[in-house]
Amino acid sequence: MGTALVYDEEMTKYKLLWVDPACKIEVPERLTVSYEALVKNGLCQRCVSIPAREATEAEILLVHSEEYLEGVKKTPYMTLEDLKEFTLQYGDVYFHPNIYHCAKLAVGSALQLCDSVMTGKVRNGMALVRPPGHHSMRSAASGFCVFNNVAIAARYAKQKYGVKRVLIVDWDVHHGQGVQYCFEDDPSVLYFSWHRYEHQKFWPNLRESDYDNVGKEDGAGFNINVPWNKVGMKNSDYLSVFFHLLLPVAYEFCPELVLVCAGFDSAIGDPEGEMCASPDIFAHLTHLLMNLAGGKLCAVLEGGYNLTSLPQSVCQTVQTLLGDPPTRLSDLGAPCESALESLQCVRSAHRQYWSCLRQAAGLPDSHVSAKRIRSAGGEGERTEVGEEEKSAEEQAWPEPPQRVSPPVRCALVLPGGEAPPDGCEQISSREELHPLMLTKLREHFQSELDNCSALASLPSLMTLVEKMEKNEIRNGLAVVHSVTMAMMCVLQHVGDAPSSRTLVVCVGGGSVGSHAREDGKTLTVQISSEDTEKPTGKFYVPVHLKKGCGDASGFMQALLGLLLPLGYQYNPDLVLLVQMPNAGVCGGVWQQLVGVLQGFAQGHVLVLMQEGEQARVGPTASTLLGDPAPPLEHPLQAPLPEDVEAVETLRSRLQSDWSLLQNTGESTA
Ligand SMILES: NCCCNCCCCCC(O)(O)C(F)(F)F
Ligand SMILES: [Zn+2]
Repeated sequence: MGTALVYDEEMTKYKLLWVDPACKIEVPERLTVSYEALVKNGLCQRCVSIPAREATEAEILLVHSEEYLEGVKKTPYMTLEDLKEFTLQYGDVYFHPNIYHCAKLAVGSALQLCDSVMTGKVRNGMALVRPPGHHSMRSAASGFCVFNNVAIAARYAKQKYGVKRVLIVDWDVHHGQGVQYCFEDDPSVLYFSWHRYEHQKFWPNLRESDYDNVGKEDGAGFNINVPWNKVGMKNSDYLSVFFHLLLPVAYEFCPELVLVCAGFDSAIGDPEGEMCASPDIFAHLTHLLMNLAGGKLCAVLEGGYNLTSLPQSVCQTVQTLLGDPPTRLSDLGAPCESALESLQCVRSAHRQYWSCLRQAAGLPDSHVSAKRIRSAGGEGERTEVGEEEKSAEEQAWPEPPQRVSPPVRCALVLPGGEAPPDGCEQISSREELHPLMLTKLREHFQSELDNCSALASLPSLMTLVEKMEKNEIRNGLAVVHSVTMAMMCVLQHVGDAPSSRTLVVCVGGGSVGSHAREDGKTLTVQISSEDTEKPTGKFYVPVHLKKGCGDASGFMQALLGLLLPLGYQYNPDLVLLVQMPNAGVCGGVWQQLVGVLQGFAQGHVLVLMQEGEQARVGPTASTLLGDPAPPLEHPLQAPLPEDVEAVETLRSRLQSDWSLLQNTGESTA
C-alpha cells in the first residue's frame, strides 16, 4: 500500500493584503516551495495523488459553531476595510476574499487523506495545506488558522469510521490550543503537543499550555503538554520526549488512527521556533509513529516559516512515509537541563493516568514541585559569555544527506529447499567458509562443528552480510542451525572493519557474553527472563524481565525507555537482531521490535533465527519489507513493578555512559 499526497495550488491563492508584522511570515510560498521540493526529489511521483475537495458545512460544524461559520462565510464578499474590521476580533490571523475557499479546501484535504487511509486505499499520507488549523477554536480564528483541520478530521474519523481512539501528535512549535479545547474532556482523543513556552512568555501566552493541563473530567490524562522553556532545543531533546513520554503513552493508548499536526517551525532556522533540531529529525519522529495504529498515519501541514528548512523537513517526512530508511543521526548528546525538567514535570503530572509512567521507587513527587517553583523564578541558564546570539535566519545546517534505498529491500537465507516469502530475495552460496573463520568457530563450537549441517547456511549468511555492507540489500533474515554460531560469524566478519559499530539485540536467554567486546565495536542488549552471569558493562546491557519477552508491556518499557535511547546514541552501522532459542517472545512485540529497529543504521537490520522457528519467518519478512507491525493488544497491561524497577535501575546506572537515557533533571542533592 502506498502513501497519499493531497495538494491543490488553489490553497496558495490568498495572502496578507495589509501591513501586520505578526502575520507577514505566513506566505503562499510556504506551500509552493514544499510541493516543488517533493517534485524535485522525485517524491511527489512516488505518492498516490489524492485531490483536495471543499469541506461541507456539516463537516466544519463538527468542530465550529454556526455563528462563527456564518461570519467566515461572509468574508469573500467583504471590502478590504470590512476584512480588516472582521480580522480585528481575532488574534494573529488575517482574512482575504479567497481564504474561506482555501480554508474549506484545507479541511477537505485532511478529510480526503483520512478517507484514503481509513478505506485502505493507502497506508499513510500527507496533506500540504494552508491556512493551518491547530489554533482555531469553536468560534474563533487564531494564529493564521481559520478552521481546525486536524480536529475536524479526528471527529470525522470517529463519526464515519467508528474509530475508537485517535492519537494527535502536534510537533509544531506552537501550542495547538484549539485542538486542546476541542478534546480536553474526551478520552477517545489523546492530544500531545510540545511547544515553545518560556514560562508563558511565548505566544499564545496561555497558562493552560503548561504541563499541568492534563485534560478535564473524563479526558483527564488525555491531554499532554510539553512546554519548552528555552529555545535552541535539539534532536536529543525531541527524541528524549518521544522515548520517555510520548511513545510509552501512545503504545498504552493503542490508537486506531494517528493524526499529526505536522508543523515544521520546530526545525532549525525557523524565526518562530528558534530551535536547533535538524530537518532529518522528522524522518525519525515519523518512523517512530509509523508502527502505531497498524501504520494508519495522516500528517497535515501546520506551521513552518523558513523557506529552506520547511521543504527539507516536508521531504524528510514524506520520504519516511514512503518507507525509505531514515538517515543516521550523529552525535546525539544529552537532553538539555531545561528539557529534562519539562519532561520530568510532564511525567509526574501524568503518572497517575498512565501505568507506563509508574514511578519506580525513588524520588518523591515533591522533589519535582520544589524544582519547578525555583526554576519558574530562577534566572535562565546563562549562555557562555561572549557567545553571540545568532538569529534564526543566520543559522546554518547541512542539507540532509541523500536517502538511497538499496535495490533489494529484504533477502533471506533459509534451510535447503524452502521458498522465500513474496517480495524477498533468497541468498544461497556454495563458497566455503574462510579458513580463519573456521578456526575461530572451532575455538568456541567444537562439538557442534562435527554436525556438518551446522555450517551449511553460514557461507550464504556471509554473502548476505557482504551485500548489506555494499548497500545492495537493505535488510535480511537468516534461519540457521545455531544462532550463537551465526552471531559469532557475523561479528567476526564485521569486526574486522576498522570503525564498525554493530548493535546486537538478543531476545531470549542464553550466553552471548562471549563475543560482547568492550572495545565499542558492538553494543549488546539482551532482553530475557534469565539472570545472565556476565556483569552489565557500557557495551553489554542484560535486561532482566520477570516474564522475559512474554510480557508485552514490560518488553515495550525496555524497548522504548532503554533500547531506543541506547541505539540512537550508539548510532550503529548494522543492527543484528537475534532470536535466541525458545525466547518465547510474543508475535506482536517481536514485529514492533523489527519495525522500530529499522530506524537505525539506514535500515540495515539482520535478523537471525534458529531452525524450528520457521513460523516466525513470514511475519518477520513482511515487517522487514516495510509492512507496519500489527497493533499490540489493547489495553496493554501495566508493566510489572519488578520490570519497572529493572529498567529504572539499568537506566540510572547507564545514564552516565549513555546520556540519552536521562529523563529527569539533575536531582537536587
Ligand atoms: N513573530 C510573529 C508573532 C506570530 N504569532 C502567531 C504565531 C502563529 C503560529 C501559527 C502556527 O505555526 O502554529 C500554525 F501552525 F498554526 F501555522
Ligand atoms: Zn507553529
